[in-house]
Order: sequence, then C-alpha cells, then structure tokens
Amino acid sequence: MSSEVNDLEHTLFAFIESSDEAYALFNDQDLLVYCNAAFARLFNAESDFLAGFSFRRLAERCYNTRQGIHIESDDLEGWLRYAEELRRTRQFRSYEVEISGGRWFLFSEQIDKQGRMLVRARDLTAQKQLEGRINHANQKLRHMAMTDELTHVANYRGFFEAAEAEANRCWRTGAPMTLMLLDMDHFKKVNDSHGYPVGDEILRRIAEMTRDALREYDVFGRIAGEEFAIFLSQANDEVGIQIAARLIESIAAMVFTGSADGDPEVRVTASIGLCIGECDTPFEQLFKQAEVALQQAKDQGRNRVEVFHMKKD
Ligand SMILES: Nc1nc2c(ncn2[C@@H]2O[C@H](COP(=O)(O)OP(=O)(O)OP(=O)(O)O)[C@@H](O)[C@H]2O)c(=O)[nH]1
Repeated sequence: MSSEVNDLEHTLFAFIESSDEAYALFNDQDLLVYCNAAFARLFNAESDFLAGFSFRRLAERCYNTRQGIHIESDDLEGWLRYAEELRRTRQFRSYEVEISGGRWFLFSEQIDKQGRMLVRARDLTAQKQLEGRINHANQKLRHMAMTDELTHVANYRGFFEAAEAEANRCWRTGAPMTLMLLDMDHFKKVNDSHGYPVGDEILRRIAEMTRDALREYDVFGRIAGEEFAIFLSQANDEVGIQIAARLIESIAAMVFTGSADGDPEVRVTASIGLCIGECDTPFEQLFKQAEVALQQAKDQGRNRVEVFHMKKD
C-alpha cells in the first residue's frame, strides 16, 4: 500500500514538475518552499533560485527587474501594503495578474489548515486577447448602430440616447435645455432638379458645418432623411436662439455644386423649430413642442426659426 502511495506521489509530482500550469507552495511563514519550472519561468528564474523567497522579496524582485508580476505603481511599498492586506484573507481566492511581456495569468491561492499555501497560475493570454478583440468589435458595432452612414453624425438612435442622457444631467444640475429640429426646405425640389447624389452631398456638408458650429458637449444628429436635431444643455434662451439664427444664415449662405447637366450652383435653406425647456421638462414634451415650432416655421414661409418657451408660470 505504502509503495502504491509513493508511486502515486511520484507520478503526481512528475506531472506537476512538467506541467505548463505554474505551481508554487509557500509555508506558513509565507516563504516559497517549492515551485515547478512553469512558475519559475513566470519570474524568469530557475526553480532552485526562488526557494526561500518571501512574497515580499518576490514582489521586490519583480519591481526591480521588471520581470514577473507587472507592478504598475510607482509606489512599491503602497502596492505591497495593498497586496499583503488581501493575501491570506481567504482560504481560497483567485485573481488575474499581468506578467511582463503583456501576458495574463489567472492566479489562485489555496490555504490549508497548517497555513501552507498552494499557488497555481494558468495562462489567460489567448483568452484575454480574444476578449479584447470581441470588446473592440462590439464597440465598433455599437458605434455603427448609432452613426448615420451618409453624414457620419449620430443617427436617430444615437441622438436620442445621447440627448436623453444629457437631459438627465440637466435635471440633476438644474440647467435649462434647448432642443432644435432643423429641417431642409423644399428638399424634394433639390433632389428632383439635381439628383440624389447632389442632395446627399448637401446633407453631408450641412451636417459637417453644423457639427463644427456646435460646442463639444452639444448633441447633434440626423434623425430623418433631411431633418437634423440639436440638443443644447446649459444654454440660456438667448444663446439657443442665436445659435439657431446663425445656423439658418450659414446654410442660406452655402453654395453647392449642382449636377453636370443642370445649374452649376445650388443654394438651399432650412427651417428650425426650437423649444426651450426647464431642467425638469420631460424630453418627449420638449420634442413635441419643437415639432410644433418647426411646423410654424414652415407655415410662415420657411428659412426661419420659431421658438416655443416652456416657462412655468
Ligand atoms: N438626397 C437625399 N434626399 C433625401 C434623403 N432622405 C430624404 N431625402 C429627401 O428629402 C425630401 C423630403 O421631402 P418632403 O418631406 O416632401 O419635404 P421638403 O420637400 O423638404 O419640403 P418641406 O420640408 O415642406 O420644406 C424627399 O424628396 C426625400 O427623398 C437622403 O438621404 N438623401
């Protein structure tokens, strides 16, 4: 029986010695008493060399040689205090560690009743790289789902998501908010006279000009074919109206190249419906009233701004 156990121990030990997974055993004084070759390789050392190392000495070596555990902090003592506070707090714990050279390992620590600790580390690098690629692809997809293909500004979904977030911020900070709906005038005629590619180019350039005219934290998007929306936070009534008037003027002053067989120059105008709300105006209400104001701007001859104030009495 005892020779069988011996055999088994030898076999297990041989497996551990040659395993690609890293193993180390620390005694109850937290001194390394054994590690296999895979563990030593993590620290760019030989197994025998690491014998007798404390966790602290191991970390200091990593910090000084820039090999092994990647210690990002400039303050080694602070890092050690934090790591030592966590160490040996639970019978079992696992955590991810970056190893020099950009590799990632899942470390686990298991403590027995005598206070000895078995440390195991498994290479996670391939998994991490895959996760990184998936995250990147997800971000790209999300960006595409929120972006208008023609103008590269936010689309309907992107605009409403960002504007509602900004409206919530106004609600928290008590700032006023302004919503503008900008709709091109008689755009059907432009398409009919010059063709869709010219119409597309006009929409592209108007989106570009408008985006450049706004502040970084204003929200702007193309919410329908020839309709744009702008959400201004922290803009008082005067500022909102000034921005709208300036946009109308700028659009009317733009000159576009017509189709090869038609007028060489194309000029367009736009109408804006603007609604100025209080910090607690529901976003849907702001939108509805901006639509009403836009219709009024159209009814009153286009190329103009109409304003609706949602002031409380
Ligand atoms: N070139 C181009 N035209 C578009 C696009 N999306 C919508 N349009 C056109 O925009 C025009 C909108 O027409 P209407 O809704 O009748 O409005 P309008 O002619 O602009 O007239 P008012 O809005 O009343 O001033 C239609 O001819 C659409 O085909 C687009 O992506 N590119």
